[in-house]
Order: sequence, then C-alpha cells, then structure tokens
Amino acid sequence: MVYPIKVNNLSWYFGESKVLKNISTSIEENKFTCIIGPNGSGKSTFLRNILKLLEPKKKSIYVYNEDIVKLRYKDLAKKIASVPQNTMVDFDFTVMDIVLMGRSPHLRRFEAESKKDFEIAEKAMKITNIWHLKDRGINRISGGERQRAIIARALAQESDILILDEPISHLDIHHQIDVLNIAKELCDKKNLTVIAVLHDLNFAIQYSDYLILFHEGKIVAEGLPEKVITQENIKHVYNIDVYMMKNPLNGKPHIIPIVR
Ligand SMILES: Nc1ncnc2c1ncn2[C@@H]1O[C@H](COP(=O)(O)OP(=O)(O)OP(=O)(O)O)[C@@H](O)[C@H]1O
Repeated sequence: MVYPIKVNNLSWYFGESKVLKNISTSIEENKFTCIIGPNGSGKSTFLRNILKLLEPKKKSIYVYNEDIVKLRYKDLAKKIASVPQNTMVDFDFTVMDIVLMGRSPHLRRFEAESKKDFEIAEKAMKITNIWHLKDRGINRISGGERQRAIIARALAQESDILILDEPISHLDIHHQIDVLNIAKELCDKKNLTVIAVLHDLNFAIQYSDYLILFHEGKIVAEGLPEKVITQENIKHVYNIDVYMMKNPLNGKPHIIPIVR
C-alpha cells in the first residue's frame, strides 16, 4: 500500500539529546490526522523532519513511496504544503503576493506567474474567505485572517498533503472552528491528506479520523480517537485526571479536566 507518508524508525538528536526515539507510523490518504502530546514531546521536530527542514536519515521517511532524502525541495513542495506555527511575515507583502508564493514550486527560476497561477491563487483565497483582503498588507490584517492567508498560500501550492502546526493557537473560538472547518472540508471534499498538531484535545477528537499521541519523543498511542483518548493515556502523558463523557452531539469521547 502506498501511504502519503510512511515513517520508519525515525530518530532525531539535538546534540546529545534524543528528541525522537525510533518513531514508526503511516499517514493514510485523505484522512485528517491529528498529532497531540505535551509541550516538548517532539511533535514539531517530527513535522520538521517530514518537511525536510531537518535532515532525516535515509530510509526513515517516505513520501508516496519515495525516500524523502532523495526528493528535491521543489518536488517535496509539490507534494506537501505546510502552515507553520508562526505566521508573522517580516516584510509587508500584500495578501495576494503571499498566496502567489505558493505557486513558486511550479515555476521555473525567475519565471513570472501566469494567468493560471493567478486563477489558482484566487480560488485558494475564495475557499479561505480572504479574497476581499487580497490588496491588504499581510501584517495589517488580524491574526485569524493572516492564518487563513497562509492556508491559502498552502492551497495554491496544489499539494496533496497539508501540514498544520498548531494552526489555531492564537485564534478566538470562532476563528478556531473556521480554520478547522476549512481543513476538514479540504480533506473531505478536495481529497487532501491533512496532518495537524493540536493542543485542544476535544477539537482533536472532534475533527480527526486518526490520532497520534506523542510523549517524550515516542508515539505512545495511535488510532481512532476513542482508542487513544482514555483516562489512562491522558494521565500517563499529561499527568492530569479527566472526566470522560460521550459528546451528546456526535457520540465521540469528550474530556473534562478535573480541577481541584
Ligand atoms: N533547535 C533546537 N535545538 C535544541 N533542542 C531543541 C530544538 N528544537 C527543539 N528542541 C527540543 O526538542 C524537544 C522537542 O521539541 P518540539 O518542539 O519538537 O516539541 P513539541 O512537542 O512540538 O512542543 P510544543 O508543543 O511546545 O510546540 C524539546 O525538548 C525541545 O526543547
């Protein structure tokens, strides 16, 4: 079976410290996979390996069966688009400029964007509801709007896999749901494979088809949310007690932290 991403015994060291410890997992096509786990458990390091921002060893990560080590950055960018944790941009490009940057893996060096590239950028901005902001400076819009602009840039890349690293951490509840709904819709209707790091466990349960739970550089549980989100796993990984109930709206697990 060809997986969008297959990880095989991946380890990563920062100096002497082993931050990822022999990770193996497969990401399924057209599924919404959430990665959860406490601060410092290795989630971003895992994603940065998949995005080749760090240099994984040979035969440890395969993207559609190709060893990532052999993939050129430009070819990887045609397969995987990412929305990083920090979406601040140093220079005040317009929203349109930013979204068009998503087309760069498809252009030759110094080649200008064509009418088709502008059309793809327009479509991406309409999906993410930011078309009306196209001429505004990227740093002169709200955090939620900027997040949607960066997602539009990722969509303009026309890749099959979308990686979102804590996409909702700075957003209010309305915009959190907005961004997650966009990602879910891309997964369900545009056949994208979505991988998102989320800290909100109830959102992770609600939106994901598959959950991966990290703890101290290892995957300690993965599978359907019902399997991963258990009182024992939460206690083991986050060291908190939770009350578990069934979400009355969808029957999925819902957790309430017990605070004393
Ligand atoms: N550039 C770096 N140099 C040295 N150590 C690093 C570096 N980046 C991360 N680490 C360490 O690696 C470990 C894993 O960090 P990572 O950012 O992958 O965790 P995370 O699960 O994404 O955390 P968070 O939820 O806080 O974003 C942490 O102990 C962190 O301090």
